[in-house]
Amino acid sequence: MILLEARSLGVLRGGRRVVEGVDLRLEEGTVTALLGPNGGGKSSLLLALSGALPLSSGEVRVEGEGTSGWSPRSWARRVALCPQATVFDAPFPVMEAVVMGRYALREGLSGYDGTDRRIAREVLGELGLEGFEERPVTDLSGGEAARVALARALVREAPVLLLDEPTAALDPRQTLRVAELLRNRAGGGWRCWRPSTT
Ligand SMILES: Nc1ncnc2c1ncn2[C@@H]1O[C@H](COP(=O)(O)OP(=O)(O)OP(=O)(O)O)[C@@H](O)[C@H]1O
Repeated sequence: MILLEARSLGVLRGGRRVVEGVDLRLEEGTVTALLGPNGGGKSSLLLALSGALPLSSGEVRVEGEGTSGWSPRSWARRVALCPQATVFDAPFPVMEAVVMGRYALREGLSGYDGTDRRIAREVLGELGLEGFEERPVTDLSGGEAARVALARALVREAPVLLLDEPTAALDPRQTLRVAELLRNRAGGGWRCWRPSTT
């Protein structure tokens, strides 16, 4: 099944066309790597594929459905993005920062419940962050903060997970841990995709 499809996608930033004519299909059960040079438009493409940047042309379909007019909540329920080099600037405890990843799944004004916190604890454990729950996110190392940002995307349990350089700040052991975790979650193989426009 095709989870996410982009057709003739274009994105403008600062009035400049930084993504142009991109066609892309992400299949269920696969991890796809996106390669390209610095400034080639990879982050811009991921932002557009998660609804965070407007398209200047083309369309994005998720699970076969057109996304035009989707609310932020609709996007968040279907596509979870872990942005590049997330910097935390408010001293929330790690548990709160991670559980916030499930905000879009809440109904009405309900708060986070035991299930949200159990899922957050499980993901923190998978990322080797047991015992970090009460630590302020502003007091973490770069690699620890990167894993907290990844945890926040993972707890969303969205069908599509978009990760922008999720292991750039990680040591080799943690990099392997994350690679293994992603492969297990997808339950399938790796693909490498290089857009023809970069
Ligand atoms: N907020 C912005 N306003 C204007 N231009 C931007 C903005 N962010 C990025 N750009 C420009 O858009 C182009 C693509 O940037 P983008 O961050 O998508 O590239 P990238 O492939 O992710 O790069 P890197 O590998 O260095 O992370 C670059 O030329 C960049 O200077």
